[in-house]
Amino acid sequence: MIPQAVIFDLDGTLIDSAPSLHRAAAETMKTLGHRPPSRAEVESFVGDGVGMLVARCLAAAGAPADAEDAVRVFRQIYDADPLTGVFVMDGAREILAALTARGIRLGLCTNKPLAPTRTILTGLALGPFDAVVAGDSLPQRKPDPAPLRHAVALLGVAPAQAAYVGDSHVDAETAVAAEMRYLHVEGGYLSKPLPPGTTRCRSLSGALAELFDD
Ligand SMILES: O=C(O)COP(=O)(O)O
Ligand SMILES: [Mg+2]
Repeated sequence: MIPQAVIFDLDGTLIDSAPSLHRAAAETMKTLGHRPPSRAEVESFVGDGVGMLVARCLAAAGAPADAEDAVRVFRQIYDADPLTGVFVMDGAREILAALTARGIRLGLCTNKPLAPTRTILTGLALGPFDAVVAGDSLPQRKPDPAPLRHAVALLGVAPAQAAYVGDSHVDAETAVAAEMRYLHVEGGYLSKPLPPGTTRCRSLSGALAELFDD
């Protein structure tokens, strides 16, 4: 069944933001006098929101876990320039355009906070999205199903008529909990195994073919 709405994850799915997140995380840790993380470490720490990214950087450096203060420093650095070092993933513009041309509504459900999300969407001219739910839009964030359910509700469709496209186990678990179809695009920031039975796509164009293959 071709869905009436498709909701996308952001980091690792529509954009490669690892260079920008790595830059901000490394600068944060240096500011606080701790070992900066490697790029590979940062990629494996992305997906659960800024708080977890910073907490994982502190833990990896063996630093005392005053995540609250470190998150403040990170947000100051990151929010000042979330765009440098961000690249649109291959096929991202094409899948968004193809879905829009078919009259399919577009949503975004990310654990990244709303302010940098908006800067990135505007700066890269990605979208327009009919609904954007970010990491600080609700008290819950992924893998809690609430943000994805909220996105579907904003789009005015039933979960059974929508699909979620993501790059991590967090996205897969969120979709399972929200009882929504999930397409996993390989090549993002996956750091844990996926739930059994997950539909995997090699690329965003593979995801598009899967969506239209009814
Ligand atoms: O901010 C994060 O941890 C990841 O964001 P995402 O949900 O767009 O992958
Ligand atoms: Mg992601």
